[in-house]
Amino acid sequence: MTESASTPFPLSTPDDDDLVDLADIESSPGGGRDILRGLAQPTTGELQLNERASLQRVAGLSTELTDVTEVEYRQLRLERVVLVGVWTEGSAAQARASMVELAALAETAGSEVLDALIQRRSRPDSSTYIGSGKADELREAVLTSGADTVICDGELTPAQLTALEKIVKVKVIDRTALILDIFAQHATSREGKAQVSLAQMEYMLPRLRGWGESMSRQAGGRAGSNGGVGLRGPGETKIETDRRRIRERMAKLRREIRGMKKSRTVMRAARERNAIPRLTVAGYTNAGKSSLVNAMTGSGVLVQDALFATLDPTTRRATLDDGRAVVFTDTVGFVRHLPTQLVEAFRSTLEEVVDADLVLHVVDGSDAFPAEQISAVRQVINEVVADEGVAPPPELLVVNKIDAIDATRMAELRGALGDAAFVSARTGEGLPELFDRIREFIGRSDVELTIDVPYTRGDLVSRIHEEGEVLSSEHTADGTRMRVRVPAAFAGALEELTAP
Ligand SMILES: Nc1nc2c(ncn2[C@@H]2O[C@H](COP(=O)(O)OP(=O)(O)OP(=O)(O)O)[C@@H](O)[C@H]2O)c(=O)[nH]1
Ligand SMILES: [Mg+2]
Repeated sequence: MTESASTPFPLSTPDDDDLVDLADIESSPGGGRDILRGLAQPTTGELQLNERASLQRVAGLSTELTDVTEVEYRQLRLERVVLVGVWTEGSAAQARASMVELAALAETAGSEVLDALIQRRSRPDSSTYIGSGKADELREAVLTSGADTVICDGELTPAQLTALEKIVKVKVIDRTALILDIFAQHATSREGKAQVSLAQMEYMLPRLRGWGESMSRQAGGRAGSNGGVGLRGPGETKIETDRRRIRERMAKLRREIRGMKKSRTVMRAARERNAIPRLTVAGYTNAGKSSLVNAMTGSGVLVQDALFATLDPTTRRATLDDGRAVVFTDTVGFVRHLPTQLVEAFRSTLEEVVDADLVLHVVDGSDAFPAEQISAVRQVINEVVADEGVAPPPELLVVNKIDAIDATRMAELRGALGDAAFVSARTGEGLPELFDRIREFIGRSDVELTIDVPYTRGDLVSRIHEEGEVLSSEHTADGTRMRVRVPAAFAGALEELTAP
């Protein structure tokens, strides 16, 4: 065993992005050095294409020989990928749609999709996900296309991942890891980043496989952390160290997230005091949620033809044409099989949904299977609702992108989703009706509050009398202190006057 103190190699630093550690190779008792010769280069995608291709043809070479921690390895940018799916139920068109979505997800993650294979089976193979014959075919596809990664359209067990990697001899990841990767790339806020890291580690923990276990390699030569997920320390097998470090870091992240959540709860409480109706815009990824918020509020929320363009909830105020104020919150999109780790991590974000006065559930009307999107979204909402032990928020279904569908399709959708509002965030069609529906909904609830109305605001006083009720009033030096009962939406307009 090599003591870290005696190593001639420098400790890693946070910006050390060499994922292959020479020190470890040299200290490998199993003589890993020979096998690793070709890999003692950064593997972050800077390998020349021919080098990469040649790597794949070395017999018996598998990614398990790469000396990076599992977490680092899984976080490498995906580059050239082959997709593979198991079609267990539903129509051929649905199976295809699932693969098309997987391709869109892969591209969102920054990879180039070279090939896609799908296998019809009653259920995924317990040992290799796809059947062994298909696995050989997959290996061929990987070789001919020069892919460096295989992405499976499902959640694989750690054993399945390992077994499949042994056959195809390139990195294999599953849908869950892919979605986690996208979230990791897109998260911008401190809280979002912390949540994603936590989710990634949670996913990774049971999947640490102890690469090089067969060589009973012990870590040496590198202690301390590298950019947060450097996970080696002296005197333990690498996998033990990895696990311990990950757990420590997860605990730290959980503490941090709890702190951030507290300040948001305070913000939310302030909003509640103001009684401005809160409308949360939720729905499947790429359904047009941000576009709808923009169309309804005239603001510039990021819109992109990419999955998961929005990760952090964005709140925008809008005034309905009767002067009632509302707050729209744009939220992270949902996707089929949203990793449970993410549901967990984004719980506080999802609580925004559960917490709303009204959820505008946006559906892409131009998608081939809107019903599936709807149930995927409802499933996540129900999960959060069940855990919180609260009543589900009222929902208004909004079918978007009606500019992109023909009359026949429109009639079908109206038949199936009669209660929905039909809009186009792009052309503005249907928005007035949507506003009517919103107004009708929020008019149902009245609130009581105490306000200080300056003498100059006689207009407000008459409106309160018209639309609400004055419970008591008392004249002061600069105005009238009033206890009033008004529609919740009107309370928003009185926000600045709320008495301390
Ligand atoms: N044809 C058409 N396209 C739309 C409409 N609304 C949005 N889009 C397009 O759909 C894509 C996604 O729009 P976004 O508003 O970013 O969707 P989102 O639901 O916020 O997506 P995420 O934040 O990634 O989950 C963009 O390319 C928009 O231009 C619409 O009414 N009609
Ligand atoms: Mg968005």
